Amino acid sequence: MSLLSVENLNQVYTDAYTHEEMTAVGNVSFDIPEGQFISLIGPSGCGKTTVLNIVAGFIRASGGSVMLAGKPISGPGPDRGVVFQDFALFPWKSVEANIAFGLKMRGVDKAERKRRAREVIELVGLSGFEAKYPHELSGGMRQRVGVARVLATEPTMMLMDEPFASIDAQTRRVLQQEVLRIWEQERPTVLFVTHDVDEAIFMSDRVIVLSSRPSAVQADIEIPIPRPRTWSDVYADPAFVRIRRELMAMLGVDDDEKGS
Ligand SMILES: Nc1ncnc2c1ncn2[C@@H]1O[C@H](COP(=O)(O)OP(=O)(O)OP(=O)(O)O)[C@@H](O)[C@H]1O
Repeated sequence: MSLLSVENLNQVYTDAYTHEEMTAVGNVSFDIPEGQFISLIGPSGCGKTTVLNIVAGFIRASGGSVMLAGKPISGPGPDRGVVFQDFALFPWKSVEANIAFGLKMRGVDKAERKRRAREVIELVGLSGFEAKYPHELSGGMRQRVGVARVLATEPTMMLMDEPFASIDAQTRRVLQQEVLRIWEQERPTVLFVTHDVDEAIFMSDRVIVLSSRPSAVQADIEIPIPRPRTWSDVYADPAFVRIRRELMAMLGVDDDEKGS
């Protein structure tokens, strides 16, 4: 059964100054079964972040329906955790306090907060950094905190909006592998927005391609690469090469441009 069901989603924005209407999301439908990792890719401005923000409950859609576990989404909720590109950590809180914050908001007692925070800190490889503040960490480490903070609350769905975009290329490859390792252990259902075709294939069970604005689903591609995955396995897999070529052609990019 689908955990997330997006049907005929439509989003029209009105320009605050000119009052002109612009259809960002035309008509988008897709389903995500429980435990799947799905990436959303497409040309710049096609509405990927808008779709994710509607699923997060940050934006109310102009039309269509979004159901999570059979219930319509009407706002943000503890069943969804969002990992943002810019980490969105509290600068005045330590690593451990940032991670425990969501649990505190949910009324989890102090001892349990500490236990769960320590558990996910270990999972994301930040043991020893519990007392550090965000400014004392590298970008890659800050995003580990961003991921840990969401994992700590055990959401039904994890929503990730280009979580590695502001991290240097080498660290990004390490983090992608790490997040995949964690995902394989915990198996949350994931909706992942990215510009990076290689990343989408590497991480996902399915890649959904949106067309340019007003967007619709142009393709929904299964990734038949066995798990657990490492970059070296995936690069050597003929399915990776074939799907990459297919996606690049769909997005109208040359093979050596690697997305946008
Ligand atoms: N709050 C808003 N008000 C008006 N227009 C908006 C708003 N948010 C997004 N848009 C416009 O809607 C379109 C889709 O934006 P969105 O950020 O969802 O696309 P995207 O595919 O995630 O883009 P990118 O790949 O560049 O990150 C863009 O043209 C954007 O300028």
